[in-house]
Amino acid sequence: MNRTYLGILLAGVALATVPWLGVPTFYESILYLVCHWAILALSWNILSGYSGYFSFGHGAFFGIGMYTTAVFAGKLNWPFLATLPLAALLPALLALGLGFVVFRVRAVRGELFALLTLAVTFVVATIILNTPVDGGPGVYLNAVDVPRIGPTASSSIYLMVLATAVVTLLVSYAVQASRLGVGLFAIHDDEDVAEVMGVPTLGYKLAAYALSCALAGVAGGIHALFVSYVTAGETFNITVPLTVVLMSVLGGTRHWAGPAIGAAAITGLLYFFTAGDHAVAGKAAVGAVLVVVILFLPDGLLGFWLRRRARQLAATPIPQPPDSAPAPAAPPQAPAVHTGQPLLEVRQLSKAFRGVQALDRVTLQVRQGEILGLLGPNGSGKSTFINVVSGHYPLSGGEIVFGGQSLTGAPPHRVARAGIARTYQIPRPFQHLSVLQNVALPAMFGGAALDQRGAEREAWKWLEFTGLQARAHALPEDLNLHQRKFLELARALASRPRLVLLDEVLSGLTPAEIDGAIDLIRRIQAQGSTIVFVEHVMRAVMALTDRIVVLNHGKLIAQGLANDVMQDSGVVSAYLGKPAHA
Ligand SMILES: Nc1ncnc2c1ncn2[C@@H]1O[C@H](COP(=O)(O)OP(=O)(O)OP(=O)(O)O)[C@@H](O)[C@H]1O
Repeated sequence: MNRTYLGILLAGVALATVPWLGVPTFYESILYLVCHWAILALSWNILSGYSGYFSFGHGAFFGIGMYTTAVFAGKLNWPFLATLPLAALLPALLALGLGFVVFRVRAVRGELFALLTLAVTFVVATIILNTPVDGGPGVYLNAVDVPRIGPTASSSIYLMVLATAVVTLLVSYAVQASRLGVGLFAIHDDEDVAEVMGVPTLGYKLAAYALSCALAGVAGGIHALFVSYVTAGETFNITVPLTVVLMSVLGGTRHWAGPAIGAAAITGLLYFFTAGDHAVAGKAAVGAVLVVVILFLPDGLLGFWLRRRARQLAATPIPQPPDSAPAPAAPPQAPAVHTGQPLLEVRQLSKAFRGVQALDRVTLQVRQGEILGLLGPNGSGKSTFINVVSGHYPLSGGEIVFGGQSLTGAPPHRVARAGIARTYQIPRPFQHLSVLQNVALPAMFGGAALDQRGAEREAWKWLEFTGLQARAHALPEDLNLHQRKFLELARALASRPRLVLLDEVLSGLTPAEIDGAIDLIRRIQAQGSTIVFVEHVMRAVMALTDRIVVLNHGKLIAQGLANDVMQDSGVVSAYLGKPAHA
């Protein structure tokens, strides 16, 4: 069994002995609160910390869990344990419904999402307060039988919350270590790029949200029994989301255990001061600690430690990649095939932005194994072409057929899965992921669809291919422009695409770097890839391309063999100024 799972379970078993140790119940209450807040903070972190969708609505889901148990156990006399699955299910269903609407709207990210979730809390509170669910006086649970798990009723409640905290920690770790976690961290850094690299972002966000809210609901159900009297005012106040956010930030949102550490630290501190009758001083102390952490450790306690470890790793010499045979000189793909068969066909492709026709009924083919140059003056629609074909922008009209399969209107992650990869004109690496992780991600989610270990092995090969292996553990911010451009290439290639869309990979490079890049692109073609090459550097275009297509004002104005197109009078007047030669 994985050592982390084992460690969590053993810690849980050790803490489960507390009721039999004869310690004062005072300690049991502290431990109850630590576990309670740890569940809330850890569950919040699964969506908000990992994916960056900061929610201020966690209290709503916790409250729904509380009221589910309060109503079913307190009013309808269900056995307490039977209410817990419902206390998980109802918040999860609300999260799925809400997320299904909200997560599809690109504009609702960042602070708008935070505000919207806060508003949900008030809506839920108003409904509960003004319907028979509560109706105003609150709900009592005094008569509810506490399941006899421990020696006393309070220890039984403690054992239930402890078990839930252990499960939440296990889930938090499992999510971080899984594909879901990798995808969520990519969403955190750049959701659009994550989707283009094959991460099914909507599904992942929904899964994280539902999981997060279900766990909060269970915490609510147990807490209803703990407090034994539930009121809307106490349940839905802003303290819950604020405390949860602060605990997570203090512990570190990028580590599966961070929020639990934050919960233990803040609960312990508050209890310490409350026990000494200095509750206000306790709150001030917590505030002071948070100010210090935000100023000096903005990534939280465990985030600080993670960053230090990453820096140390980046500074150590690179060993042979784990479990991999010596990396081959050329990557393992099919040999070059110039069959001349169309691999990508776009017909009447159009894209309109407000007031701008960026692509105007463009029809062209990209043939298997070729390098097709896509040229045109600034603003002629080249990047838009790449954005539309990769699914980054929805098209306004026309058809896209790839390998005989229609990709018209397909979401970007499906386009990636089908075998199309792209680079960005301005590199868009995932800033918090190492170079190695940046390259492994498309190997997992793109056309290659490898498992995590396989993706890492694949990433090492492409890092060697692009000469970046010595920077494998560096963060993208530590790379120069040339290296960032090659990182874009490595990411595109790691998904083993059938078609690579290169968007001005040479811009900003020195002449020597351009020569290196030309050589690299030749090698990419030589091992079987088909390439669409958008570029303004004419010597590279003439050295590399088999055929050329020229756009102007979104319209295709010429296509054919490179030398012929370069002599075309329309191309000369619209783009070149004078004829170009090979
Ligand atoms: N997201 C957008 N919103 C509005 N207009 C856009 C958007 N993206 C591109 N455009 C417009 O579409 C047209 C084509 O832009 P595009 O970036 O595709 O040109 P390009 O040929 O790639 O130019 P360059 O060589 O400068 O990169 C331009 O008029 C541009 O302003």
